[in-house]
Formats: sequence, C-alpha cells, structure tokens
Amino acid sequence: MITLQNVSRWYGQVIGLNDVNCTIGPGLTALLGQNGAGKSTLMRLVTGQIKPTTGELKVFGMEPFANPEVYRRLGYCPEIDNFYEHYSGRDFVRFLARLDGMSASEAKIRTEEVIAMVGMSDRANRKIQGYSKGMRQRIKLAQAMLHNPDIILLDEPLNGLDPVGRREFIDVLGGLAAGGKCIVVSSHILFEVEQMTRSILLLHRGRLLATGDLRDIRDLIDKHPHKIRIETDNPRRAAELLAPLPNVVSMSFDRKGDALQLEVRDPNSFYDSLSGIVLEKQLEIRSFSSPDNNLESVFKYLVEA
Ligand SMILES: Nc1ncnc2c1ncn2[C@@H]1O[C@H](COP(=O)(O)OP(=O)(O)OP(=O)(O)O)[C@@H](O)[C@H]1O
Repeated sequence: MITLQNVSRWYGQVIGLNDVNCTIGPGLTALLGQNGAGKSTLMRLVTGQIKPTTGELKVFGMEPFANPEVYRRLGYCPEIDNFYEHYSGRDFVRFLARLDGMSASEAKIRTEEVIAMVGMSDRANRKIQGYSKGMRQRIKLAQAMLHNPDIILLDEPLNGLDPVGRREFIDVLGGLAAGGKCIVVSSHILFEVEQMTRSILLLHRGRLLATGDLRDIRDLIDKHPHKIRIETDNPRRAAELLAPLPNVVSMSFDRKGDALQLEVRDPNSFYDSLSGIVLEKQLEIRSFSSPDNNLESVFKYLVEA
C-alpha cells in the first residue's frame, strides 16, 4: 500500500529522512524511533502534507502530495489534539462527517458506526473537555475512520495513556488491522510496540536501521550480555546462589550494598532459573529491572553489531 524508494526529505540544512527504502502493507506496522528519528516526517510524507526532496514515494501506486484521490483513502491522527472541547465526542465526529460531505442522516449513521468501533458508544455524549487521554485518542481515531480509509496513520497515539487505556487502545487497533486495514503507528517506547505488533520499521536519525520482525531484533539484542539489577537485602547470598548459573557473565555489588548487578546471556533462560532459585532457596528480592530493556540499548546494539 505504501512504498518508498530512496526517499529523502530535507528541511533546509536539516535532514528529516535519509534515503529510506521500504514497503508497508496491510496489518499493524510500528514506526519505532527516538525523538527526531524521522517518524513524523515519514507520516507527513505519506499523508501528502510534504513532498520528498528526492526519491519516489507511492501510496496506492500514486504520489500522495496534493492528491485528493489518495486523501480519500487515508485516515490520519496527528500527535496534537485539536478538538472543539465543548462539543460531545458524538457531536464532534458528526460535525466532521458533515464537513466530509455526508448528508445529515448519513452522518448520523456513520458516526454511530465509528464510535462503536472505538468502543465509545456509551460515553460519547460527554463533553470532550472532560475526557481522559484514552477517550481522546478513541475519538481522534473515530473521526479518522469516518470515510472508511484503507490506511490509517497514528502519530504517538499511546502517549500519556495509562496501562489499561493502552491495552484497550491497542486492542482497538489490532481489531482494525485484523480486518485488513493498513495501520501505521509511531512510538518511541520499545515495550509499547512489543505489545502491539511484531512488524516494525526502526528509524534512527532519519535512517531506516532495521525492518521486519521485532523478535529478530530481540534475538540480536539477546546475543549480547544483558544487564540486570536485582534489589535485595542480602546481595551476597544472591550472588552465591546465582553465580553458578551458566548464563551469568559478570557480577558486581551496588555501592549502597542493597543490590546486585549482573550481566547475563540469554536473559529468558536466566529469568527461568532465577524464579526457581527464588522459590527453592527462599531468596528475597525486592525488585529487579533491566536497564537494557529500552530503545537506546537497541540502537547501541544495532549500530555496534
Ligand atoms: N519543519 C521542520 N523544520 C526543520 N527541521 C525539522 C522540521 N520538522 C522536522 N525537522 C527535523 O527533522 C528531523 C526528524 O524530525 P521528525 O519530527 O520527523 O522526528 P520524529 O521521529 O517524529 O520525532 P518526534 O517524536 O520528536 O516528533 C529532526 O531532526 C527534526 O528536528
């Protein structure tokens, strides 16, 4: 549905997207990258708001810039909110349906359909100004679906959502993708994307660093020693019990003496062994965390790999 061939976009002296080649088809694809990676630039290019400086961009086989034929089949949820806050969600969506050219009765029917698709039927009469972030995202998505587009792009839709809201919204997106739509979602948070899809485009400083299955990238990361921090009242005992495990590469104590830092290979099998030891030897652990489980580490691994 979307193809980019050697697409670059410059903003004066600044490069927003650098020689990107990719195709995006039906299903849910995540654009993953840190701030400034080029995610919004790619979305603005695909939605025809800006033109590539060089290269060829096709959406449904056509150039999207200033092309209403493409716009009719695209839905877009920008990162910013731009609602009439004193409208109810239902009135807002119906108003946009009318702007889209639907008759009053068509607009009424279609509004109910899209509001139901995003699970807002029972709450859409409340004023938008009192909505949670999750409800705002749902209404934004509802209005983007009014004209039944084949491609829907959402810029950082999970920002600020609590875990329940995030799960629910991901389920709504998953449902649309399963129905054959092409859903493109940008995010800068790795674990958010992992909950959402396996299909990713990894952007870094305007370049496409990796595409495909997130699990392959995970495997690549897991080949490197993985840092794990275990907080416990007795780090020495923890060290004694964990040192014999085959995947532990190194260990050090935290200066305050209440944590153990480890480097392990194959973190999943380490976690399996850890839970066995905790139960069998009654090792008390307050918390454990993996400072490596973030996007920066992914880039570090990929760039250095
Ligand atoms: N209108 C603009 N004028 C000048 N530079 C821009 C403009 N828009 C984006 N850029 C630059 O292009 C690069 C890519 O920005 P872009 O907004 O696409 O990244 P992003 O991944 O969406 O990041 P963010 O999550 O911060 O929006 C950045 O270096 C940014 O500063």
